[in-house]
Amino acid sequence: MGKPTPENVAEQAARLGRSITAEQARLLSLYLDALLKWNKAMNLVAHGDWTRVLSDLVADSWHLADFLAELPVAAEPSTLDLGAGAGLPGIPLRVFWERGEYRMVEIREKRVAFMRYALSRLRLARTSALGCRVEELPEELFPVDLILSRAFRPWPEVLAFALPRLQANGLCIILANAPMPDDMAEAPGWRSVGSREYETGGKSRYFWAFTPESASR
Ligand SMILES: C[S@@+](CC[C@H](N)C(=O)[O-])C[C@H]1O[C@@H](n2cnc3c(N)ncnc32)[C@H](O)[C@@H]1O
Repeated sequence: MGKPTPENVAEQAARLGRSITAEQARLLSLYLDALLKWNKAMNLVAHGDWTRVLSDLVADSWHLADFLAELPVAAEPSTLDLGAGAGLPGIPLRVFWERGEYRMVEIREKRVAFMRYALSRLRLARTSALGCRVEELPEELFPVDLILSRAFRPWPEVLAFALPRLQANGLCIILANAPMPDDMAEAPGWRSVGSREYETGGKSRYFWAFTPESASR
């Protein structure tokens, strides 16, 4: 389907069942264009075909924006996106969900450079890329309201990392390829506040949302 022009992006999104605004199409077009160019020189995403990137990766972010809209998230949340790689889910997410201060954390310098380049083109409000290990984030950033993780580490490790770093009523959201397990023994200190199954790229995907057990109900 040609290049990821705003018109083509909007058309492809519509085929995936998502009606997007002209501004969202413009921003996603800039992101996809940058991603495909940089992907030739470095390994950012598996597909060189932008329509696959849209259906397999970017679509997660618009579904996530819908899921966040239904959750009890702070009005202006401070959010951390752990191991964001090429800015996923963060950069497309910010096209659909603009609340609060959003920080993507990534250890690999070239990926951080890509995110900063993409951010300089999209000019997304209150969105930044931090180049460090998640374990080395400055203390003053914590506690945060929201922690997101897609393909970063096994979920019990993500939750163990998040627990001491979240606000009392904060949320941790895992983007997963399987339904939330019934047995939460691997996640002591947490309770589920909901999950969502959705379909994209012909596959079922899931969001799992957790809050610290001590949070008020
Ligand atoms: C499999 S990729 C997933 C990237 C992105 N979240 C996505 O869904 O496409 C995991 C990313 O985490 C980064 N990473 C691994 N360990 C890290 C750490 N301790 N701190 C920050 N980033 C880390 C890797 O460099 C890699 O870019």
